[in-house]
Amino acid sequence: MPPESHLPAGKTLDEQASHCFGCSPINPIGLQLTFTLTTEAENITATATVQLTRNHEGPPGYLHGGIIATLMDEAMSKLNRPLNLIAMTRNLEVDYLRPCPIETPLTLTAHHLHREGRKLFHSATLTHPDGTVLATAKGLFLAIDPALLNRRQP
Ligand SMILES: CCCCCCCC(=O)SCCNC(=O)CCNC(=O)[C@H](O)C(C)(C)COP(=O)(O)OP(=O)(O)OC[C@H]1O[C@@H](n2cnc3c(N)ncnc32)[C@H](O)[C@@H]1OP(=O)(O)O
Repeated sequence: MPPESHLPAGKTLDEQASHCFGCSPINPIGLQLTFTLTTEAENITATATVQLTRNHEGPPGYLHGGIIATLMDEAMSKLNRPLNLIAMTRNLEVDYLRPCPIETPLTLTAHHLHREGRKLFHSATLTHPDGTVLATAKGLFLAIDPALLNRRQP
């Protein structure tokens, strides 16, 4: 993460992102995901346990595909901070391998793959407790100037 002095006046990054649908603890209709980060040099990983409800249902008993894409996007976005970058999703590709059950503790994991200048390439998986990989994703994130993020706020 850049030093807070690099951020727009008066607001930390966490304050700016305080209503993120994926991870804000105070957004009452958000997913309120909490991640554990591993930030060793060659192994930048974000992991969360995700147990969602009928509020997030698509097919009966299973998660909506858009919610699954959100989970993947959110997990991969968490890798940008340990890379000391503010970055936005430019491209997201999801492979829906098996239906993802609601009311089941699924494991959401994202890995940083490699970087080419501003381009950050990440991957993610959503896994059933029995070990079955339910969905995989690839993401391209582009590092941006933090001031750009601020300009987009109302
Ligand atoms: C607090 C932090 C925020 C947390 C966010 C959580 C994750 C999110 O959900 S973000 C929300 C969803 N994402 C967005 O709204 C982003 C909308 N998009 C944008 O604003 C812009 O496209 C932005 C800022 C990402 C990039 O814009 P810009 O800098 O003009 O990119 P651009 O110059 O077109 O492309 C940059 C490079 O990426 C390359 N590129 C673009 N798309 C692809 C692709 N699909 N595959 C490979 N390369 C690509 C381009 O070729 C270019 O390469 P090079 O620099 O070598 O020529």
